[in-house]
Amino acid sequence: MNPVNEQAEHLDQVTITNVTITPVAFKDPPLLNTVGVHEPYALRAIVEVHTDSGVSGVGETYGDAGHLARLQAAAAALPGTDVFNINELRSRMAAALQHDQVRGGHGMSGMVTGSSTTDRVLSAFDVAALDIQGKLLGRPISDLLGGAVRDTVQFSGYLFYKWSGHPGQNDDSWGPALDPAGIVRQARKMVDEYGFSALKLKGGVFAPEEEVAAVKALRAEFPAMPLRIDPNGAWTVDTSIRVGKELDGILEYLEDPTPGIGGMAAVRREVGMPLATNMCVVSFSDVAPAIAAGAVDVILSDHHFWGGLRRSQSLAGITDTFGLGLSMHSNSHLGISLAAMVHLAAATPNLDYACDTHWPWKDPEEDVVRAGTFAFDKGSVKVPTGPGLGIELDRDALERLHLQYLECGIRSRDDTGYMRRLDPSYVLQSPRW
Ligand SMILES: O=C([O-])C(=O)C[C@H](O)[C@@H](O)C(=O)[O-]
Ligand SMILES: [Mg+2]
Repeated sequence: MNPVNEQAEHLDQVTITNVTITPVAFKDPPLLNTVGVHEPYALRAIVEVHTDSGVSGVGETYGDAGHLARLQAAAAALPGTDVFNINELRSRMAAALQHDQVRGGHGMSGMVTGSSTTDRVLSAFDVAALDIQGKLLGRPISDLLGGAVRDTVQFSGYLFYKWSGHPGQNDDSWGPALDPAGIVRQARKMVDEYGFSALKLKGGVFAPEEEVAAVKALRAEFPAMPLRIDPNGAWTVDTSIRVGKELDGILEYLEDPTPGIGGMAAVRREVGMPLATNMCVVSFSDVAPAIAAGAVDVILSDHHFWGGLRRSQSLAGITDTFGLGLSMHSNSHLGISLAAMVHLAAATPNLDYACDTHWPWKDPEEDVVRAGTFAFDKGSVKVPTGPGLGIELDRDALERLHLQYLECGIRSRDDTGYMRRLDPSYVLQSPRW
C-alpha cells in the first residue's frame, strides 16, 4: 500500500475513547462592570478529548459548576464517535442535554442570557476535535476552517474601571482606574505594553456623564484611535440616545447601550454610529428578529457560546450576507481560548474589527499552555502554524491551576455577590441609568 493510502486508511475512523475535564482557577483583578466586580479568581474548564489513535485535543470553556455538570453529561455521550464527525458530536450532546436547557450558570456574569445550551457545551469539544483533526493531518486549525486570510490577528485593548487591588490584598500592577484620568493612565500602559490600535471601555459602572468624559479623555490622549464603550445594557433607551448623540463621531461603535432587541432598535433609529451587540444576539434564533427590527449593525461573535469554530463561521456567513459588521467578544480566558480565537479570526475574511480579549488582565505567570507561546506585537498575535491549535498543554501548570481551583472556594462566577459582600448597599439594576 502506498503511504497516502496507508494514511487515509488510518484516518478512516478515529474514535473518541474518553474525555477529561479539569476545572482551573486563575487570578483576576477587581474589574468593575454593571453587575458588580470580578472576584479574585476566574474559573475555566480545560476539556481534553482522547482518541484511539493516541492523539488528544484540547478546548477551553467556562468553569462554573452548572456548566461543568453539563460538560460531564455531554462527555459521557461521546465515546465511540468519530472525531471527524462534529455534527454527530453535536447531536449526541443535544440528546444528552435535552432536559437541561437551563440558562445561566455558565460564567458570563448574567450578561449574556439567551445563548443556546447545546452550543455553549459543544464549543470546547468542537475546538478539541479540530485540534485532533489538525494534529492527525499535520495542518493548523485555520487550514481546516478554510485557510488563514491573515498571518496576524488584531486585538483591542480592553479597559476597565477598577480598584487598586482586591480588598485585603496588595495593589496589583495596574493600580486604580476610577475616573477619566485613571482610565487614560490604564490605556496608556496597555497601549505601550501591547501596542493595541483600538480601545474598548467597559462602561455601565459610573453615571453616563462620567463615562462620556472618560471616552472624551481617551480621544484627547489618542486622537486617531478607534474607540468603543460597552455598558452592558446599563442605560435606558433615552439615556442611550443622549449618550449616542454626544459621542457621535468619536466611537467606532456603541456596544449594548440598552437591553433587548426592541430597545437597541429604538436607539439605532436615533443615533449615528454603528450599534454592536454580544447581548441581544447571542444565538442563531436571535439573528432573524434582530435583523427584522433593525437592532444592530455589528455582531460580536464568541465561539464559546456560538457552538465552536465551525458554527461561528456560519454566523460570519450570516453577517456577510446581511451586510452586518462582525467583531469578537471575550470573557476572562487562558491560552487555549486565545489560540482558538486566533485561528477563527484568521480564517474569517469578513472580520471587520479588532477582537476583544481580556488577556492583559491575566497574570503572565498563569496559563495552561507553555509559557511564551503568545506574544502581542502592535496589538496583534501571530496565527499559530503548528498542527491543530499549535499549542502545547503544560501539565504542571494545569495541575497548579486545578489546585488553585480546589483551594479558592469559588464554584460559580458571581460578580454581584462579591460586590454585595463588600458593599451590602449595592443594588443590581438593569437598566441602571
Ligand atoms: O463585551 C462584553 O459584554 C463582555 O466582555 C462581558 C464580560 O463579562 C465583561 O463585562 C467582564 O469581564 O466583566
Ligand atoms: Mg459586550
